[in-house]
Amino acid sequence: MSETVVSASGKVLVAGGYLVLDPKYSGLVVSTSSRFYTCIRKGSASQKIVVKSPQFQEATWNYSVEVGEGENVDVVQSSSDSSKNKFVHLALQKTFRLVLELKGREHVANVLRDGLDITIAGDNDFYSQRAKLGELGLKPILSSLSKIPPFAHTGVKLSDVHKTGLGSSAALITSLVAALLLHFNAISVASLDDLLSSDRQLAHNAAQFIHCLAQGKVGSGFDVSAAIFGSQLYRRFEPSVIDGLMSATGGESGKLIDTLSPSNKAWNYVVKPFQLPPCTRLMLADVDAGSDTPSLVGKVLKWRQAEGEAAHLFWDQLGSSNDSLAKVLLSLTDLYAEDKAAYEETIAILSRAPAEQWSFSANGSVPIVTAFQASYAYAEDIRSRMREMGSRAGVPIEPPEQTELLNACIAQPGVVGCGVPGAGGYDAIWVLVLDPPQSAQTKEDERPLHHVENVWASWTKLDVSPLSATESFEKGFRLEKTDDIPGLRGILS
Ligand SMILES: Nc1ncnc2c1ncn2[C@@H]1O[C@H](COP(=O)(O)OP(=O)(O)O)[C@@H](O)[C@H]1O
Ligand SMILES: C[C@@](O)(CCOP(=O)(O)OP(=O)(O)O)CC(=O)O
Repeated sequence: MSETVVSASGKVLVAGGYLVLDPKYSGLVVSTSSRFYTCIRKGSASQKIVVKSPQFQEATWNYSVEVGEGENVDVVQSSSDSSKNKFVHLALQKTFRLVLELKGREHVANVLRDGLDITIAGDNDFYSQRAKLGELGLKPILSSLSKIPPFAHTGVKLSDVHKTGLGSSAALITSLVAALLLHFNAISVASLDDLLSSDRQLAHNAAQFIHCLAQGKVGSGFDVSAAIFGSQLYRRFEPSVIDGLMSATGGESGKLIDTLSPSNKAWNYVVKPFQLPPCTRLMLADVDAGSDTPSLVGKVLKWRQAEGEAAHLFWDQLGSSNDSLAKVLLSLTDLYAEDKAAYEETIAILSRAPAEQWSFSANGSVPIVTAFQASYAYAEDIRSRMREMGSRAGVPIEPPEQTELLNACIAQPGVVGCGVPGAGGYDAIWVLVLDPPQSAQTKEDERPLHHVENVWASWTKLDVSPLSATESFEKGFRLEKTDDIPGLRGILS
């Protein structure tokens, strides 16, 4: 292949934060339309790899690949580079090693004959656009975001960028690892059509391991799984599957493929495809006050340990609300399929009143109204349990400032549910709104989306900036054509 471009989506953990660290509980993960792109092209010198991230200052990394004895391969960074990128370096190192094991030395040497030029780019949503909106004198509303050129330069170094929580490192690792595996023909293009193909599973296992290694810890892995398979109900793998590879010497002595092979049954993660109900829209906002996920996680897990049986019960009840939310949201897709007209009519009716006032008396299909009422009730129940978890563990999972903002959102007409994604904290919120079809002739400024946007734009107690992302219906990473992606060709040159 002369040019390989692979994209992978970002994620929002709508429900299941903390619980998903335990394989007993599922996480409800929505993958986003905002994606990370890796483009691989022929380089200019044998065995040399140049990786560029044109949205950042000092973000060119030069490597040379040294193929040693047997299946040993080393990727050495040039000492004259002004910065390092552990995630990129490890992705190259481990993926080359895996490819060498699968395809042999000659094949690798052949693909690297002219070296490789790799460009990495993330959609603007992965990094806060607040400063840019300010510079351009634009209000923080959705329509302003489309006035920022795609793949805009962040103006800073990678280490200084303000991330929005969409999982930049997981999407980056997934797009880079999958692009390398495809470019070296270690997985096939044809296999991508099948969500369950062993090639996609190999890409998952490799990306999951490399992401853990780069992060220096084994998280639940829901972010990599979303980048590989799309929106889903996720149950994690037992971390012991990669224990051997995570130790300092593990990766070099044994073969990577023995652990990363799709036929290795120790990869016991479970992925059930998920999608939000038709005629709804997920809205995301970046809130200007970051939280440190690892320190929140440490404290919550310590509290869980200390509380013993009481915490177990709490986990079970929250897990059951999370599952119920997922189930009722999925049931709405079936109700839509059964009677599209009744569904759309009900959406139009419900979008005119706050969820608290939804009732059957106002017409609309009873099962559809009931399912939306239940979605609202479960989402609010989850919020209240997450707040309780935070106060019992002594960490700001849904801190009072976020509670006030979310209460204002849920009180708007046509809002189904809202919350703090993932580990929670101060940095982001999600809101699910009804999005009536054009045929419902809802006036533009009466759409739930606009009510929520207005709340955000006028909120003064926190700085709330919308993200353009919506739910992605793509099932995971995909091969792209450069010219189909607005702005991509521009940053490659
Ligand atoms: N556009 C990019 N180009 C290259 N590397 C990136 C890019 N975005 C993120 N990364 C890598 O991901 C790391 C951030 O990882 P992490 O702090 O875990 O963030 P996140 O929570 O977004 O996953 C960066 O230090 C860098 O190595
Ligand atoms: C606590 C968690 O269950 C969820 C954290 O989700 P976030 O979406 O908050 O994560 P980051 O991308 O690391 O900021 C930890 C985990 O599942 O690994």
